[in-house]
Amino acid sequence: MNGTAWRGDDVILSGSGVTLQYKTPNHLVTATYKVDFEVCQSDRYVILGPSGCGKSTLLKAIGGFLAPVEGEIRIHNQRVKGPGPDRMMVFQEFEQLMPWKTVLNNVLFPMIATGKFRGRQAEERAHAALDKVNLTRFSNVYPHMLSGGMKMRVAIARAMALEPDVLLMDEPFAALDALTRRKMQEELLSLWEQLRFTVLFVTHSIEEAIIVGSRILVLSPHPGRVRAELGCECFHYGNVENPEFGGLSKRIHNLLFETGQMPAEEAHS
Ligand SMILES: Nc1ncnc2c1ncn2[C@@H]1O[C@H](COP(=O)(O)OP(=O)(O)OP(=O)(O)O)[C@@H](O)[C@H]1O
Repeated sequence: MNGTAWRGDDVILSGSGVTLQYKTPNHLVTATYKVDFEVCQSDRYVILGPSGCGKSTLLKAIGGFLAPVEGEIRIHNQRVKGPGPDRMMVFQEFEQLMPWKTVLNNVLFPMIATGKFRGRQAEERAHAALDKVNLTRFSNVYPHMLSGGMKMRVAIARAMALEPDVLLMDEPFAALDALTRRKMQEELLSLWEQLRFTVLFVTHSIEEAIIVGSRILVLSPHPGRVRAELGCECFHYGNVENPEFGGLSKRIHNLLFETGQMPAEEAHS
């Protein structure tokens, strides 16, 4: 794969030759085609590509909700066969938070529902997770009383309390206005500075990918194939105006939209 070095033991999640398809009564839709990726501990790994290139489908497969028709996905070298608490999904606008439950009960819920932690141990973990995201004072309030950034922190605390190996975020900021989106990106990055979790982040915004990511997997238009994997650790809001930022952005733009040969796999019956 373009730009990807083999990184040995450090890799916690990987995909090799991952082809994903949907079968509908009349169509066979190839969403991704032979995609390779390697995610290491504490990566902020971004999957970037235009609408319809299969980003969400790839995340679903990593989550274990869809099996590849070709290739495989591995976590800690074990083949992914279904969903598990080692991969926690954080949804768009944090809609997994239940409005009728307090912040504390929202964080407790997946621990109890999965049976991974119970009783006093679950409560201690929930309090510790809320403390890590600086929300202890808000344990007993309801989600509607929180700002967007605070909701994100609850959603992350909720996922982190289960000690997942990877957080999966599918365009979490896509529906937000530009200013709020920027605040949320900064909040996510400052939380990452503190906790160093491993996150897989899907977006179709080049700027967001460069700012949020440490590495970017660039996918072609439908069906998604790997165009490149690029490092972008040194970029942040402080250097958006720098020529290097503009240069990387232009390079990614060219990679996304250059014409390449697409597979003839797409079958229509
Ligand atoms: N349930 C489904 N049944 C059939 N085809 C589907 C289904 N879900 C997605 N697809 C198709 O698979 C392809 C990839 O879709 P996917 O949602 O993964 O793309 P995406 O890159 O996440 O797009 P967006 O950025 O618009 O969310 C598209 O052609 C889409 O129409």
